[in-house]
Amino acid sequence: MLTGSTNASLDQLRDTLRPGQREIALWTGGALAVSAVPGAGKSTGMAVAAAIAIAQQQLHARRQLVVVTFTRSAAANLKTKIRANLKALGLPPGGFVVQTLHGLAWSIARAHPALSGLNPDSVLVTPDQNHRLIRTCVEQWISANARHYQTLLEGRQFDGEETERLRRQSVLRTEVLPTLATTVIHEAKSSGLLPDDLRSQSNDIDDPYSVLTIAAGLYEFYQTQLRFRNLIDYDEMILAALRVLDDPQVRQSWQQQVFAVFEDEAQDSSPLQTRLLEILAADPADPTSYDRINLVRVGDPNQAINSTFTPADPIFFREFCEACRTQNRLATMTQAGRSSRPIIEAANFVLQWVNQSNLAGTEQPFRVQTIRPVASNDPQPNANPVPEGQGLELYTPEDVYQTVEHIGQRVLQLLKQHPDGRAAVLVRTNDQGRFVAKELYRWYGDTLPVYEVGQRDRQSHVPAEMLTLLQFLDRPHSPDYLKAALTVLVTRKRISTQDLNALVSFPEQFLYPGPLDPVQPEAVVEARRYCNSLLNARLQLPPAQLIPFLALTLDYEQTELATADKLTERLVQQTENNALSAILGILSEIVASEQFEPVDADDTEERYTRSGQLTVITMHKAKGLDWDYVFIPFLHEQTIPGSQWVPPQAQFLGDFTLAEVARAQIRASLHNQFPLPSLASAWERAKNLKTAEEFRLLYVAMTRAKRLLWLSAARKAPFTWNKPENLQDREPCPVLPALMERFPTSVMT
Ligand SMILES: Nc1ncnc2c1ncn2[C@@H]1O[C@H](COP(=O)(O)OP(=O)(O)OP(=O)(O)O)[C@@H](O)[C@H]1O
Repeated sequence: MLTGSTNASLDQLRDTLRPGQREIALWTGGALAVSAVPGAGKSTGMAVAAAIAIAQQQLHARRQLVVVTFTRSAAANLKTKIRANLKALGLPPGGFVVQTLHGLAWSIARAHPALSGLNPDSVLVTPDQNHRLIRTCVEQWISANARHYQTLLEGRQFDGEETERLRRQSVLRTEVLPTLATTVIHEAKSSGLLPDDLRSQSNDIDDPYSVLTIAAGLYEFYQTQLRFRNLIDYDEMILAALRVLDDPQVRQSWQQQVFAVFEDEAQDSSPLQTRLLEILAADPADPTSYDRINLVRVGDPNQAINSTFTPADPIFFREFCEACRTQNRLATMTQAGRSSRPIIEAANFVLQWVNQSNLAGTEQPFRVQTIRPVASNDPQPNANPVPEGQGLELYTPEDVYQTVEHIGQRVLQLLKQHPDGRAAVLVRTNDQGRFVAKELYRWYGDTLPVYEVGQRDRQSHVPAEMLTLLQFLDRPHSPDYLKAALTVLVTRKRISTQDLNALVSFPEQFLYPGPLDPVQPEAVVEARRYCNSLLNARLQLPPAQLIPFLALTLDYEQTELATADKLTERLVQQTENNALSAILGILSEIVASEQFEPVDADDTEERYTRSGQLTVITMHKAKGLDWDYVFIPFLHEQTIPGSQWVPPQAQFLGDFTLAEVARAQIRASLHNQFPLPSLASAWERAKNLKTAEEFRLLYVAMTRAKRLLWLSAARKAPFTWNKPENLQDREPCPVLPALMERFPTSVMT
């Protein structure tokens, strides 16, 4: 029983919220979906609702509120807010935990090793297509499926020519199959599908390559490898927790411990993650009832921007909202205080225009939801602030160089007027971010404090790049190692972009051409020169000194060089004789288990939004954050929405990529869209999904701005950001001309 004064404090706390937020704070039990627009104050509302639930239910260590969110930094923020609210209620900071979904799953799995089947010493990996684990699965699949592999090699047509056969083998082994493996394993696993499920679905599809059968095989080998090497991945954690909760007694004990589950950023959860939360939040006596499941899911389906990396399809959260709506359990928060009115109007216009444009074919990118400014008596100080300049400004600079020059000038002027202001340039790719930071430095030197987020993160590539080059030095005649090394040199812009498959088919001929070999273009000669100088170093330097040399060759920056030095120190420590083979062994372990990755500090978000600073950050990373002045340059059709692209070297298979086809087929099966799409229509669907997501990403980016949203598409931009000096005419993203027509006073010259 709560005292009168506690009840009064609860009312006071609720009064700090605006109407939509108050609906969460009035929750007392059952399922609740909250669909909110950007900047509505979802996290703020949830933190108050959490403190109220803890107070009202008098929760404690053995009966807790579980709050989950997507990233560790968001979890840290939410925890601080809940603690502050409890303090305001005069309560100790207990009765709740805030975790990421994976953290929650891990704690359940670790508490019951016998049921989860997980070894607490397992090493966590996030394998990409170059990961040794994936490469091993691909090799195993090829040797176990010679006939199927032959069908792939033959592709659409094949005249049996030897050089072409070698080229196709290289493409399949190092690109097509590893990409297929990483895509489908994650897609299927996090949806709770087993290899046999994929196999049985494959039989019903008109597909000469039987892509889902290949996927099933790769998935099976992957699972065996994981167990054999005592590794786990993120999906395995969720599956392990679900295995634990399959046990009726253990499940009941967890359900008794968990009073309710509150989930933030619910649009980003995969079906399996949602399942985990539903089990924990259920009432053991009546697990399926929406009245008895204490689950509050807060999100914005229009900010779902992870569906091309994960199966976190916005459809799932929309479905949950719909199911709750029919039971009168849906709250919508449409008022938002973050942005100035012109920015809100622009974001609303884009949402509506994109949905009506049919650019994403049968996909509807957005849930129809309009952002509204808050009322004049809103509790948020300075809500919907006065715009800076026009609030929305639209530019068409001559080229990308002029774009960055304009941004720099404007930011310098803004920060002079408002030294505490926060500004950011939001880019679509890290390459663009690198270009912006470099150009800003060229124009303005140290007078402009720039924080390039990608550059800080790039350090984690150091061990992987070192391993790739050392593997090449160890076995220069291996086409795989040679190709991987050349790829690193291209990425680091040491050599020009070119068809590497043509170079690596005959490594010896490439590295040491004879007098009768044909004269090669300058790009090939340059690539050879680099490889030969690396090989010379291998002869002249002791193995331990190779890493500093390679780091210099790749033109590492200061922080990257420091990471390379740290890596060398550790390798010297861990290898007795410093032989190259021993160094390669340890380095492979470091890369495979990702132990060397810098750990995100809890204050990451704070570093991204420091006042007086211009942050250069990707649109994906910007999610959940905001700045006074947001600059979004390079809005070109080529990137937003962009087009699905089949690399020329893989076109022998057809006008599609196997990975995207498989992804669309798995998705169709998850949504019970039978019969499953054939190759061509699966590719079409994948294209629509990507288009829809790109527009949602733009919407997320636009809604980060508080007082100025500056958008531009340069008339000329590079074809590839690896070579920004090669400018070509570029079409703007179709949203930009539409915005210009709708908001003519925002068009700047
Ligand atoms: N009731 C309130 N009183 C004071 N400030 C508030 C209130 N609600 C939200 N805010 C402020 O508004 C801003 C946006 O809030 P919050 O980050 O919770 O929104 P969100 O809906 O989670 O945003 P997004 O959808 O963009 O991730 C924050 O600066 C927050 O402090």
